[in-house]
Amino acid sequence: MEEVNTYLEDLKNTIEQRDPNQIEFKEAAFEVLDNLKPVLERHPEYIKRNILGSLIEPERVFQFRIPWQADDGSFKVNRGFRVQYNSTIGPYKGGLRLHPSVNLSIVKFLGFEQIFKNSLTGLPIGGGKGGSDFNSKGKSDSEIMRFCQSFMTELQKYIGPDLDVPAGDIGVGGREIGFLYGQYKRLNGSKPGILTGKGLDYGGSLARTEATGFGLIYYLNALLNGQSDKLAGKKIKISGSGNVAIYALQKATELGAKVVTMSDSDGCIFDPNGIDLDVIKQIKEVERGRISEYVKRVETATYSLDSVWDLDINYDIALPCATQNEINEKQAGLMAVNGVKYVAEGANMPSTPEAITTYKKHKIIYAPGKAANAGGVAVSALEMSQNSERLAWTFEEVDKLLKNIMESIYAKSAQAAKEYDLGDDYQAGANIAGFEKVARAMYQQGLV
Ligand SMILES: NC(=O)C1=CN([C@@H]2O[C@H](COP(=O)(O)OP(=O)(O)OC[C@H]3O[C@@H](n4cnc5c(N)ncnc54)[C@H](O)[C@@H]3O)[C@@H](O)[C@H]2O)C=CC1
Ligand SMILES: O=C(O)CCC(=O)C(=O)O
Repeated sequence: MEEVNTYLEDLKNTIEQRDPNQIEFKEAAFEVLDNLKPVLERHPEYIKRNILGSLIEPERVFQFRIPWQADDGSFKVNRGFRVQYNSTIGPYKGGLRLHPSVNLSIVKFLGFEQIFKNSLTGLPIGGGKGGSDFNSKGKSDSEIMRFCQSFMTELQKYIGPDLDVPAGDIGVGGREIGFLYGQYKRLNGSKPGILTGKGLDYGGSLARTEATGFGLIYYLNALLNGQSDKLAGKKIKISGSGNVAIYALQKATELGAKVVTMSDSDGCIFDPNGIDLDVIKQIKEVERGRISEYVKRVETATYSLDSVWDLDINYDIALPCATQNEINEKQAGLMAVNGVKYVAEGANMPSTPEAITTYKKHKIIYAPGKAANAGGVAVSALEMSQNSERLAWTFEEVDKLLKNIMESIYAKSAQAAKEYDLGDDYQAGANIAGFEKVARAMYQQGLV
């Protein structure tokens, strides 16, 4: 017991000394270390081999410049990253994020989380993540294309179908993946297994677009079943209005729930009748417009500049689908007052540590992103399988596998929580179940 505490404290001190300013990375790493205490008590061999010392340090980090030319002729330079975090159970796998906030801390936290998430899917994929501080807002298609071409000109040196397979994340959807793939192919020839989230005309998988949002609702459904509860009739708040949020809205509505909010980085909408999926898709996927447009088209809706999490209405389920640390302690407290019973994260790490403590204090059942949003990367791995066998599966086949995977992630997390006597702590359950597979494999592979 004392040995475990000392070991974990030493690891935290190492992180603190090496990367004192990496706020998001420290948040993600400390959470996992705290949750793994009971596992280390059962497995002193992991301490002896210093498995966690290896796990917290990325295998490799690339940082590079991305020069590109704007439409007005000016020359711009952005910063690009790829963190190859852990390849113990398969090639590095994880998305690319384009957002002005991107820095090494954010890419490292995302890559670290990806290790456990990918392990939970049961598929042979390691953890990685990348991105750039490029701001897509207001850029023309030509500017996006030139940026993506320059990004890939450097990134292609480090990736490969059996080495590292990037995909989308915030700011990277079908358009960007197409430009990135086109540039890879110009430099190296056709190799569909190099990226996932590709267009259906050149090696993409059916249901990858829907996978993260649908998967979140499949996970939520399994969680509710486990509580002898059901989704039909529930009132839901969703934040964000991007890929994850839109397909969570679609599946939740299909299954009889009512989603009453969505947002973007400017503000949020509240529609007591339930958000209209077609209107949102038209504004966000076709016009690439702002969410404030919604209230011009749907008269029952209101728009406000507040965060979704500050709207004081009664509801049952919170699905944060925007970005990291979007829910603070006060907003989590308001959830308790508003009668919320469940939080399931579509985004990566959207709840601050204080918000999570507040959920637990008020017995709000909490499903962490690394379990609940694993559907996207799971279908990416299925896209890799289809590319390898040069076949394309039907939407129904992929969707069925996705549902099975999400139900098994819930079951594994619940089983780990039960085994360690942690009640409904699905955060610890996910961290433990995700870790155990990677730790066993690291141990078996010797010096890692
Ligand atoms: N796309 C995928 O397959 C997966 C995405 N995720 C996570 O889901 C979250 C959303 O990603 P996507 O939907 O893919 O991105 P997206 O680019 O399609 O949409 C992002 C959404 O978040 C909103 N947003 C971004 N920053 C914000 C801020 N500071 N405040 C309020 N809203 C903000 C944007 O307005 C947009 O609605 C991210 O945390 C991402 O890491 C997790 C697993 C897989
Ligand atoms: O599909 C993928 O490979 C990556 C998805 C992703 O970035 C994530 O799970 O956060």
